[in-house]
Amino acid sequence: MSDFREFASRDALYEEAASRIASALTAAVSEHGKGHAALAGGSTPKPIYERMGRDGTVPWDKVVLTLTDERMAPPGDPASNEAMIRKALEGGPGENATLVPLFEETDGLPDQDIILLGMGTDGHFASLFPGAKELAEGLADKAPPVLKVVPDPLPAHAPFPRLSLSLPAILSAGEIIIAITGEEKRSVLDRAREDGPVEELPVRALLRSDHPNITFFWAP
Ligand SMILES: O=C1O[C@H](COP(=O)(O)O)[C@@H](O)[C@H](O)[C@H]1O
Repeated sequence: MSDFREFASRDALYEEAASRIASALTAAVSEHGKGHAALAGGSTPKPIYERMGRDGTVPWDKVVLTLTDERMAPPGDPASNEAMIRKALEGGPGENATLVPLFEETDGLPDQDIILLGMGTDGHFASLFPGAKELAEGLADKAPPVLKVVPDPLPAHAPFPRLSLSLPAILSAGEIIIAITGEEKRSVLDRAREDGPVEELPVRALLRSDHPNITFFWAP
């Protein structure tokens, strides 16, 4: 059963999400020598990564980051989720983390200590899009950790096929946060709480999961 936290401002949400990721990574390094996090792309989480990357208490040289999903955009294209994360971490202690491109994780994804997800206004998370023919495979218990997904239709702002973590890969993380902002996405989330198929609003798979540590963060 997922938890829900409502923040008074986006800044408060960004601060708390950054601090939760930093704490999870720091604890993981002290427990087993390395910390792993998979991070969402898109526009919502950049301020989280900027705050997180400025935290000098995290042993960043022992942290391995990857992505929850990636747009298969040409090199240098601003739509690249990896490029966004690199830029957000630039210039702070967080740039000492190792950032592994998702296309290098297709053979074996290490267990993640924490995963930060976003959600689209169509209810997708990572790149598990409603309407994509690969959606059922990505949600299945026996899904590969990383799969190719072709959104159908391709979103106008980032019209590329994707690589995405599958639902079981996401649910194998120690902690999961879904960061959501704005009234439009709040109403999507409220609708997703109603009965209905996961294929219509894939985020229902997270809302209905029995993962012990999954929290939706929302701010207006
Ligand atoms: O395309 C994507 O969309 C979602 C949501 O992005 P946002 O711009 O609305 O915050 C994101 O979580 C995902 O990683 C990204 O590839």
